[in-house]
Amino acid sequence: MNEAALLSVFEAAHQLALKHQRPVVAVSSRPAPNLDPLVLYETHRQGFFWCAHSPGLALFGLGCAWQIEATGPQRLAEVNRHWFALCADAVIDGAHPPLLLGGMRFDTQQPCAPHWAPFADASFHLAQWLLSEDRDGRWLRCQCVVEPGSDPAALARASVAAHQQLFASPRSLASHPEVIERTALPAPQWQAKVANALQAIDSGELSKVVLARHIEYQLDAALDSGAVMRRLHERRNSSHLFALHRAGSCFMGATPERLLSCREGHLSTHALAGSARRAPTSEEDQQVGAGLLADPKELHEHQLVVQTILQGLSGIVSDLQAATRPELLKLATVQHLSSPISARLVEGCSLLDGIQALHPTPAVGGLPAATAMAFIRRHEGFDRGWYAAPVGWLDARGNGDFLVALRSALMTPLHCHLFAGCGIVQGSRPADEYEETQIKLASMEQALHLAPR
Ligand SMILES: C=C(O[C@@H]1C=C(C(=O)O)C=C[C@H]1O)C(=O)O
Repeated sequence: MNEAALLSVFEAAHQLALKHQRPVVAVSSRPAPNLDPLVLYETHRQGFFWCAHSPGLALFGLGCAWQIEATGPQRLAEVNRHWFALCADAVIDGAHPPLLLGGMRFDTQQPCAPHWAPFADASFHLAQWLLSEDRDGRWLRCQCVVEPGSDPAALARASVAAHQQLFASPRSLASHPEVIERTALPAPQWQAKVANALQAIDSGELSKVVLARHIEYQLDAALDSGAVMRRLHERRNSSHLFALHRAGSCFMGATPERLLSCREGHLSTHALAGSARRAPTSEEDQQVGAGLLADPKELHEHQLVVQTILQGLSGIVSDLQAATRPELLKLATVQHLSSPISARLVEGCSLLDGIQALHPTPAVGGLPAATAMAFIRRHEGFDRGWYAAPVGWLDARGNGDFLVALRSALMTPLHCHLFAGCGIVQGSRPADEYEETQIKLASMEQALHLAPR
């Protein structure tokens, strides 16, 4: 990247910042055919990594040029306001607009556990350097926020210095960590929680609630998040990958679930609920899949999610369409029922309005939503943090993509936390639900290479 070219973009942004007396985003993009987002993430093990399909996009973001954090249940509206105010006069050199990356807590009313402390209610970063790879190739963006009091020349110098960092060689990590201790609620106690949920369902208080498990590993050394991501990438099947770093901790996952994506006002999502194992032979696997497609309990659980997504979006979209019957989404260890849904955003509404309307869907919360959230808070017994919450990106044109952060792990320097849950409806059997969480945990456990001593 050429310092003089960056300087002219930053100076143009500075003029606007002075004129309007507010911060202005500047972005400059160049082709970068020789850079690979996954290789850069493996090298740096920092920032933000993303690899989603349909539409296919990989991202790697390093450095933070601007941070937007917000708290409380209206956090998304606040992020939306802040982001579009910042982008109102954006100076864009090249074809790529500024792009914001981040995520949020599942439930702002649940007290925050110490290991989740670096992960705010909502936290988004404008990466200083952002590499993207899609069907238009690989592009490197330099993103910066210029304030009325900024010195554009100093900003250009700092950006070029940070650019050198992108090409730094990998830091070596200690050999493979060993597990000192594994802590998890024993199966009978977790199954008692499911029985409790079934009672609440029988009494008519709830029609569905998603209960999750939390497994904590204490380690003798830090995990190499780059190597874990490489392994997730090798076996990703139909999953989307993400990793976000905050203050020495990393939240990463390989999730099958997209919450909502927006391209030029066109929204796409899917209802994902109803699960079965993968079988070892293709014949048996087809039978398991056919059984899932015909199972009344699984179809009921699935239909509740379809209906709730349609209702949630109805106030902010037109042309709302859902598949008439679910299809199978096959992952490495588990298969799900999935129903694609599409719509058009109405004028004046944004992707984050859609996220606000949908989260938490009954695929991760329950029904009625508020009662299910209260049930989870009271009975689940741990802080979900960012697990099962939206993570994703949003650009200055209103395009973006958010996933539901499932099949995920939080890695702190000497601990690793894993999460997996399943929907409880009438007819659910506690032992089967426990088994379902085991197969959902398996892909992350395999990628982490965590074996007890
Ligand atoms: C809650 C999780 O998964 C969700 C629950 C599912 C179910 O109950 O069948 C299926 C997919 C996800 O919507 C998880 O993976 O932790």
